[in-house]
Amino acid sequence: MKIGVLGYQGDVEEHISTINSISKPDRNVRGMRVTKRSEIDACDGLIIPGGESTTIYKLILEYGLYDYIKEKAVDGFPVMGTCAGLIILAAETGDDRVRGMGAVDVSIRRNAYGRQINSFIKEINIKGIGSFPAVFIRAPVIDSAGTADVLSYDDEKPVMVRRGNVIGMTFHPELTGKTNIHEYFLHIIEGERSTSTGDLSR
Ligand SMILES: NC(=O)CC[C@H](N)C(=O)O
Repeated sequence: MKIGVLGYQGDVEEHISTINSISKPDRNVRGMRVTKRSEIDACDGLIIPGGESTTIYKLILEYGLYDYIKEKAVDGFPVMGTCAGLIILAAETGDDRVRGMGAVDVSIRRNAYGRQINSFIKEINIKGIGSFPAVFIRAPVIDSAGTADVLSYDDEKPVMVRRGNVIGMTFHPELTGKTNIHEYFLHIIEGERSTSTGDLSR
């Protein structure tokens, strides 16, 4: 199985090494940096990493991938967005410099906790995963989760959401040494695969 990590800017290597660390003899998983359509097409899922959403957004446009990723995500291709990645997948960003794709129905506000100094680590509880040390770095805040399933809240604000094949979180799971969220994403991919091959037995 190959997981692409959109490789323009941000925590690309950290996601790739987290993905590679969950590979097992009976389940070969490889993370790879992707910047082009053909590279994404060779993958079973895509991660849009955290970083600077305005920069990542600009490069997605420059490489002509905006509509392509949006359509793929809406069509059922598994996509995970972390922090800046979730801003790009959101329905509403309130910021013209980053138009959300609407792949997950959330309204998000950039840098809502304040400046870099207001970054923090907090243990949160995630539905289907359990306790997780969430690293928030100049994180956005989800003001409304619309029709998305909320998998985790912090201080009554959603911090992790899912809409079918798309998951997103306002924190950085790739910086913790913990692999549960990446494994959860693999389960989504495996679910998509069994559905697309007609295996509805699970
Ligand atoms: N850690 C992050 O990805 C921060 C996101 C960043 N503050 C933005 O709005 O792009």
